Amino acid sequence: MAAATPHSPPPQQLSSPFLEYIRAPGGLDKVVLRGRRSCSVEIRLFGGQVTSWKNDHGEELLFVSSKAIKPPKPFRGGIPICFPQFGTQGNLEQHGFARNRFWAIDDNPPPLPVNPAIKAFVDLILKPSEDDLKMWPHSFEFRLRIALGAGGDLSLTSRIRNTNTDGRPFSYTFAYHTYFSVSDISEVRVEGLETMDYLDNMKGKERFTEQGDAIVFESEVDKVYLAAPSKVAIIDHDMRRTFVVTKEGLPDAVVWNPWDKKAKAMQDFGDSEYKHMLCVEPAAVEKPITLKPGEEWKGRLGLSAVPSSYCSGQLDPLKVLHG
Ligand SMILES: O=P(O)(O)OC[C@H]1O[C@@H](O)[C@H](O)[C@@H](O)[C@@H]1O
Repeated sequence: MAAATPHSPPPQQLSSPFLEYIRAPGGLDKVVLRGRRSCSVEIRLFGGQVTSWKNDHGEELLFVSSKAIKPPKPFRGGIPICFPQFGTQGNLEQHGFARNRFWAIDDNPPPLPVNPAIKAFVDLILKPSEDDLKMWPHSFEFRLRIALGAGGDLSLTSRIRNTNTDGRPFSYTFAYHTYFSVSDISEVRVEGLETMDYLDNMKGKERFTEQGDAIVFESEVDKVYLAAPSKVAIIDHDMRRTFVVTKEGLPDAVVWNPWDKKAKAMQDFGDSEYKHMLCVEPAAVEKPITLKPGEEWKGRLGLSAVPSSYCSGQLDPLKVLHG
């Protein structure tokens, strides 16, 4: 489907030293949030997708494939929004249509209780088109706030409201499909999911229980961890960096790395890029979320990147996870 190009908002809507609207050809308009020093976040209106998150030193923290392609195909990397369907669980395209649509700047969002110290944020909104309603016959308003905290942490807050006028509820599955940039996948461990039950997408979604210590990576992984803790740590040994992922309203967490064979089979992914990325995706997969008309759901993703020299014992992942 040809993606309609967005109409750029009048500049006064974006009058802030912390926020810049950049027009680009081919519907690639984006918003840049600027924080302290070299911290920044870039969001494409196409897909409402975060495509860059940089730290104090201007280092890119999210993975974006060198072969990522342009609209109307989804962009391989950053934080794609999977809605109203995760994966192939339904009759829509994989991961639903929200990541393949142009979102608009929401210049009058309903108030969202946030930390008043956060100045760098933008509100986006997605509503279904006539074509979308033919595929998924439900009216909704999907409001997404992306915010860059004073310390460089990134948060995404989704508010999805059922605006059906026919009295019908709707159910959906959802994920923040987050691609983390890592130095070397074989030097990465994930803390917080050990002993959790998961559905293994590589074994017919059969249910298993994770072993008792940190998860490490030696081959393709595609697992949906169920009722996962609200905090998960991704420890990048070589980079001496730990990503702390927090989630609210999202019971599950998907962990995915395509490894070599699947990497070669993906057109928009470099053959060896699997070594430098890991997806940990706060999600609602096992139990779809159901909203009655007028009801609103809120789902939040919090990301921070903390220095960690795990080998020296300076970082205790349990302290990171449990405060
Ligand atoms: O290529 P897509 O549609 O972005 O999906 C990539 C991966 O997304 C993951 O979340 C799924 O668990 C995988 O099964 C899937 O392959």
